[in-house]
Amino acid sequence: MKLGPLNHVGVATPSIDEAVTFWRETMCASVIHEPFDMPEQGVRVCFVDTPNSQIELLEPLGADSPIAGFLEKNPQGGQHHLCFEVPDIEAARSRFEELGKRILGPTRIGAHGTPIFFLHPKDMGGILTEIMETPEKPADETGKFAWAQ
Ligand SMILES: CC[C@@H](C(=O)O)C(=O)SCCNC(=O)CCNC(=O)[C@H](O)C(C)(C)COP(=O)(O)OP(=O)(O)OC[C@H]1O[C@@H](n2cnc3c(N)ncnc32)[C@H](O)[C@@H]1OP(=O)(O)O
Ligand SMILES: [Co+2]
Repeated sequence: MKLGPLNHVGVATPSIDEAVTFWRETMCASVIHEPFDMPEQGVRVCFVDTPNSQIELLEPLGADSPIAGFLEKNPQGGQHHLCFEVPDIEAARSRFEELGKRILGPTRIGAHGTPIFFLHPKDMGGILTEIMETPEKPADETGKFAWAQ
């Protein structure tokens, strides 16, 4: 397995609209699309662009949301996960399995349209870790990602 770039930092929030306002007005960040729902992941999502990465704002969608427990413990929200790219998701999954790391659920399609899986924070130095396959074309010539079009 070869570790690729940090793709995004997941940040849980009780209000994605208030979080977008904070990142735009306080942090002077670029938010180029409207929040959107990913019901299959139980979250509402909005990406904040930074020069070398992204912040992935996450609001719970439904009572079974995987971030509901985190927000119960951290009502104001906060840093939720780190996401790293890899060139080959199956090779990465096999490696973490061989190492005995707990993989949380199946490999599924993430917000960037490529396969992702999650590793349990208790096996990863306290960090909920998302592994995603590198998109073939991360952005088109306009700089917009597939989910923003
Ligand atoms: C937008 C789509 C996608 C993308 O393309 O990027 C996403 O990012 S979706 C993001 C949301 N989805 C997920 O997080 C899926 C994986 N997560 C899970 O399966 C669960 O959230 C979890 C990690 C198993 C936690 O489940 P939960 O029921 O909330 O808590 P537990 O009680 O089981 O937690 C056990 C233990 O772990 C600590 N914990 C929980 N969450 C985190 C965290 N984000 N970072 C660090 N540590 C965390 C929790 O505090 C417990 O510790 P103890 O209290 O010491 O027991
Ligand atoms: Co993520």
